[in-house]
Amino acid sequence: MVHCNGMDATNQTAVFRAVDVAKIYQMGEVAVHALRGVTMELYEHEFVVLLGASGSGKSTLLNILGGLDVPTSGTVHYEQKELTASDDAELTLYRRENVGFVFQFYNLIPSLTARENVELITEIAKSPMHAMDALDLVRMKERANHFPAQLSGGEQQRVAIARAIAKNPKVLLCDEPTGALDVQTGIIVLEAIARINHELGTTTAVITHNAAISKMADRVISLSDGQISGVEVNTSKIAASELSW
Ligand SMILES: Nc1ncnc2c1ncn2[C@@H]1O[C@H](COP(=O)(O)OP(=O)(O)OP(=O)(O)O)[C@@H](O)[C@H]1O
Repeated sequence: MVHCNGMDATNQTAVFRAVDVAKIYQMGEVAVHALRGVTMELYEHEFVVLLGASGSGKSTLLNILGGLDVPTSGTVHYEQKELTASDDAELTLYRRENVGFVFQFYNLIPSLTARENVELITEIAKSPMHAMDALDLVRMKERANHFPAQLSGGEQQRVAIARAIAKNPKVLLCDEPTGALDVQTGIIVLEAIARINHELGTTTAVITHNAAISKMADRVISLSDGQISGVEVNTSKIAASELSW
C-alpha cells in the first residue's frame, strides 16, 4: 500500500507508480491489448527485472514508464509528477532530465569515438558526470578513443550504457540489453548495469525473457499477456558473474 508521501508499508520510496494501466493498439479492425490493467511500483535504488515471454507487454510498459509512449487508460506517476497528465513537451523534458535508456541495439554514432558518443549527452545535460568517469564505470575508459566499428557488440553496449548514465539519470530503463549478445558478453554488460545500480543508486529496470537474469534482481515482476502474473522479492540475489544460461 503506497501512502501519499510516496512511502509504502515497508518504507520504500516509490519512484514510479502505475495504476490500472491499459494499452490498446488499434490496428484497423483489430484491437491489440498490450497491457490489461497493470498496477505496480518501482522503488528508489532497486534493481528490478521485468520478466515475460515475447508479446507479454514488457516493452510497452517500459516505454510508458520512460515517457516514450502513453497508456490508453490508467495513471502513471514519476515521483510527484503524473506522466499521464503531461503533454509531449513535458514528457520530453522528463525523459531528458530523469531517464537513461538502454536498448538491444546500441545506436552509437559511427563517426564519433566512444568518448564523443558519451559527450553528446554530457554537453546538454543539467548535472552530468565526466564522460571518462561514465566510461570508467562500464570499464571502457581504455577504449575511449575507439570508434564503434573498432569495438565488439558487448563493448558497444557498454559505451551505450555509459552514454545512458552520463547525465546522472534517476532511473535506468533497459530493454533486452543482452538480447544481441552471447552469454559471456551478456554477463559483462549485466555486471556494468549492476555496478551502476550499486555505485550510483540508479533505480534500474531490465526487461528480459531470460529467467536466469532474474536471479541478480532485488525484485522480479513477471508479465503475462499484458498483466502482472507475479512479483517476487529475491532475498539472496546473486552477482551477474555467477549467472549462466
Ligand atoms: N506500435 C504497436 N502497434 C501495434 N501493436 C503493438 C505495437 N507495439 C506493441 N504491439 C503489440 O503489443 C503486444 C505487446 O508488445 P510488447 O512489445 O510490449 O511485448 P514484449 O513483451 O516487449 O515483447 P518482446 O519480448 O517480443 O519485445 C504485442 O502483441 C505487440 O504485437
